[in-house]
Amino acid sequence: MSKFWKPGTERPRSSLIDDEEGGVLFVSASASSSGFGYSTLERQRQRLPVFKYRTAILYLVENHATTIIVGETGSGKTTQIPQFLKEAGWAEGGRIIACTQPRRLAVQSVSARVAEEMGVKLGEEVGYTIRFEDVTNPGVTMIKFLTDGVLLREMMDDPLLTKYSVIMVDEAHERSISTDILLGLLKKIQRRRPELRLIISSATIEARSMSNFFHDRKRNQGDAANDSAPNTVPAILSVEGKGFTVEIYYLEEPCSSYLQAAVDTVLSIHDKEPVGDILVFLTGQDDIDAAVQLINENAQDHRSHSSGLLVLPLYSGLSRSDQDLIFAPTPKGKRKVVISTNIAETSLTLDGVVYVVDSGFSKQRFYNPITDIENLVVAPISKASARQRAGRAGRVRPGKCFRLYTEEYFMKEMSAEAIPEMQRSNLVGSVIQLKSLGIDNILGFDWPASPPPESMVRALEVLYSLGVLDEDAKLTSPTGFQVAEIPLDPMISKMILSANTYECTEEIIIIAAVLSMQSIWVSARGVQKEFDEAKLRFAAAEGDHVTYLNVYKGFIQSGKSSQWCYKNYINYHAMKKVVDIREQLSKLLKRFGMSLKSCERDTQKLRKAIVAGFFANSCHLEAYSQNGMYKTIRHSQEVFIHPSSVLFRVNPKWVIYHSLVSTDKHYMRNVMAIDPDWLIEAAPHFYQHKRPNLSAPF
Ligand SMILES: Nc1ncnc2c1ncn2[C@@H]1O[C@H](COP(=O)(O)OP(=O)(O)OP(=O)(O)O)[C@@H](O)[C@H]1O
Repeated sequence: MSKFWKPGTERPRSSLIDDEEGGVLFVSASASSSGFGYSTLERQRQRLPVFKYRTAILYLVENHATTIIVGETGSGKTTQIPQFLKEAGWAEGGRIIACTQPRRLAVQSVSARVAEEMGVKLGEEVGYTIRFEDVTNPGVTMIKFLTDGVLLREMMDDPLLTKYSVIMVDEAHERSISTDILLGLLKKIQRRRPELRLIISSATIEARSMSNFFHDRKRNQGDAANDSAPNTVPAILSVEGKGFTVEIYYLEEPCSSYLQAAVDTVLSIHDKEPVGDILVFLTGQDDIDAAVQLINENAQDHRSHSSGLLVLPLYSGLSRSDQDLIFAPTPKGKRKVVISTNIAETSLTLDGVVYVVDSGFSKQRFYNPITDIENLVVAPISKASARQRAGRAGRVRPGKCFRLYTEEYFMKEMSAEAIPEMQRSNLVGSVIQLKSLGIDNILGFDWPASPPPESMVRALEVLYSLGVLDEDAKLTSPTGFQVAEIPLDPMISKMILSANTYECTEEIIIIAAVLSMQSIWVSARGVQKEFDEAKLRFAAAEGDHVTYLNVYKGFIQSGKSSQWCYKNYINYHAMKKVVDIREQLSKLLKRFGMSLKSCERDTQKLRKAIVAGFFANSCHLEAYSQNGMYKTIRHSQEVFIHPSSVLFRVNPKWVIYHSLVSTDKHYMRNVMAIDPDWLIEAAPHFYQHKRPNLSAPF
């Protein structure tokens, strides 16, 4: 096993947590999730560091338009502050206290915890909203957790967010695109609604720069005469105090494979350390599945060492029931090992977790506006992330964090904060969102960190080519407004609207629903042959999109059977979600005055509608290529069909794709064969100036 070193000691002690399980502060996993009495929870609340700051927080929120709260992970910011506000009357008169999170999983789990603490049913006084899932009760819900993306969407109907009295933007250090847009818009809203209060909270935020951003000097002068207006100079509150100690260990020497080091560390913890679950941070589904397999194999090889481990993967797109397993009490005599992407990095409390293993890496988005390719790349995390990861231990008892890198690396090389997502992403979705909120001068928008102008220009270009923006860069009517209203990627939205013209809305909304899932197939590690055979049963010569229609049809004909899914290597929960999203899209189309029409077996109509959304992602097979190399029409980038596509090795001459993933090469996912004439039919403006010589690549 890799050797760890704990700063300030000579060698890591083998056991730092002794038999304190009987102590008052320990909460057994089973006790906290069910049947816990209200008063016990109340006592737990009162022990959190944030509790001592209750009066100070309420005072600052009362008197300042913006309050920035910095407090250690686990100090109680997310779960307690909304409750303090409610108790102080901020939810009276039908007003709502909102708390945003960058991730859906955090929204769901934190709202469940707060409902439990308040002794109410989730969806009543305490509720949550994530995309395609609204668990609130209008008129009853007082505290609402939601993703920052959903709050942005709400602005389309209610630009000043009038139903909210306080908006808490939690985990603001993450600087997701939606958080940044939200911060910029909230600053604008404050000018129109002085009674609105903002709280910006995080364990690792640079409070000073956030305060500068919200300090509206012009407004302060204007309001000086008005005694009742809140102070527009943001208040900064630092919540001192931690939950439980988390001892940090570093590797003595750098490791060559973080995956192997993570597996070794888990096995060693299981061998040497007292009870307590383990949370491991890896980067993506691939290495997580590999780690699960390696640990389980090891458990079979050395029964005495690793039996008793319950190893569970955690990544976005996991079904609700698989998610529930993560939060469920650990069975007696078992040690749970949750192997996760960074979705478990913030706001989550997995109450059995004592040990955290941090690989030091995550998958991050990097966009190149010149090539227009957005890659998900495995890259080193920042110190802020490392602290968040360590903070997943020590929440209900003391913990340990094993960092799979050296202390020197942490101190000297790790960057303090991640680059804001805004500065390394494709901005098509963000631009349309701002446009739909009436922000015309996007380049002049007050961003917490300005995005690169090239990315902005590229986004404007794409939206113009989709017919979403006109020559004055305003949303077109109705297309632009309708595309903005559909809560999906603008290319998918345009495809849906075009289906009305091609009379295939019935089929297209199914395809749109599938494309908005990460994957509808289950992972086929170790059973590749069976998996490929299962896939062949649905495969359509036209490509993945039509294949999805076959899968959907089969699922419905099976009576939405989970058994049927299991037999066919299809993710049952993803399919249930597809049914749900399809239903919501059908309602949306009705609202636009469009009825559902089927093209029956005429897949040409269907494919033309898809091309109308994705014409910019067209590629041509290189004539000389022996290895299935394509070139994109827009930038002559070399790309290949992903092995998961039904067109892998089929290699039609012309294709369009839904997205690119890059590992050793750029791979196209969700690929469909097309006739190049359709490109010009769909987007003459786009292809005119480089009118393709349709018999040869250009
Ligand atoms: N589901 C849960 N089960 C048990 N205890 C919980 C749960 N959720 C929260 N807690 C307790 O409440 C504490 C505070 O959690 P909270 O999420 O409010 O902290 P936070 O300051 O927002 O942390 P972070 O910055 O990590 O999100 C946790 O440390 C833990 O002790």
